[in-house]
Amino acid sequence: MSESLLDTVRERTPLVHCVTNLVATTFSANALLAVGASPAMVEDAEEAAELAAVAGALVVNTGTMSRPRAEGMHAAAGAARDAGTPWLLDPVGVGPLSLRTRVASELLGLGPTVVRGNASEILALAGHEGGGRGVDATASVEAAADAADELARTHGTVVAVSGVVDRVTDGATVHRVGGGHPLMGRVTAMGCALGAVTAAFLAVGDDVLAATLAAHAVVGATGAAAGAVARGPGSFVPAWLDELALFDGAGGADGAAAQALVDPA
Ligand SMILES: Nc1ncnc2c1ncn2[C@@H]1O[C@H](COP(=O)(O)OP(=O)(O)OP(=O)(O)O)[C@@H](O)[C@H]1O
Ligand SMILES: Cc1ncsc1CCO
Ligand SMILES: [Mg+2]
Repeated sequence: MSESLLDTVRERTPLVHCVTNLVATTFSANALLAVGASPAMVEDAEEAAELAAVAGALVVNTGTMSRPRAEGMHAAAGAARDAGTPWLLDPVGVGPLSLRTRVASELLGLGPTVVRGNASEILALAGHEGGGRGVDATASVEAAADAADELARTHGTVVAVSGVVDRVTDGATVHRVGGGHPLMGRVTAMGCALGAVTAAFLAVGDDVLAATLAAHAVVGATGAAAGAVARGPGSFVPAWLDELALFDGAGGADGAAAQALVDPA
C-alpha cells in the first residue's frame, strides 16, 4: 500500500499547493521535494484560487494567521472544492486563538478531504474542551478519539490525529500508525510537513483513508530512521529529508517497515 503510492508520487511528481504558515514554508517545500512531489507556496487570494483549481492537491494550514492569508485560504479551498482537487486542512493553533478558530470552522464547511492536526487542535475544531495554549498539543491522541470520529462522520472527511502513535479515522474505521521518534516533537513544523506529505499522497491515490495512512506510515518509518542517526533536533531535520528521499519503493525493505507500523498487534 504505502510503497506503491510513494512510487506513484515519484512517477507523477504531483503539484502540491500550500497555503501554509511562515514557520513551515521552507521545511514543507523541502519535504515535498524529498518525497518526490512538486511544492508551490501561493497565498494571495487571486493566485491561490487559480492554482488550487489545477494543483494535484492543496494544503491549508492556519499556523500564522492574518486576514489576507485567511482570504487566500478561503479562495484556495473554494476553488479546490469546485475543481475536485483533494485538500487537507491543518488547523494549527485552533482553540485558544479566535481568528484562526473562526476561519478553520468556515473552512471545515468547505469539505476538506482530510483534516490533520494534533489532539488539542482536533478537540477544539470539534468544539470539545481540551484545546492547547499555542501550537503544541496538551492532550493525548486517544483523548481526541471521539472528537476525531465525530468530525469525520459529520463532515465526511478523514481525520488524522498525530502524536506518539497517530490515529487515522473515516468515522467508521480506525487505524493507528506507530514509528516516529521523540525528536519529531522537538522540531518545529513537523506536523505541517506531515500534512504536506499527506497531500502529495492524496494527489495520486483515490482511496483517501489508504492514502492518508500510507503517508503517515512513510513519515513514521522515515522519522524513526532519522531519529536513530540524529544527534539532536538540528541534525534530525537533514537526516529526515535524506530518509524521505532515499526511502525505497515497492517491494523494498523500507516499504515493508512502513507497512508494519500500521495497526501493529
Ligand atoms: N514522541 C513521539 N514519538 C514518535 N513520533 C512522534 C512523537 N512526537 C511526534 N511524533 C510524530 O511527529 C509527527 C508530527 O506530529 P506532532 O503531533 O508533533 O505534530 P504537530 O503538533 O501538528 O506539529 P507542528 O504543529 O509543530 O507542525 C507525526 O508523524 C508524529 O507521529
Ligand atoms: C511555532 C509555530 N508558530 C506558529 S505556526 C508554528 C509552526 C508549528 O505549527
Ligand atoms: Mg500542527
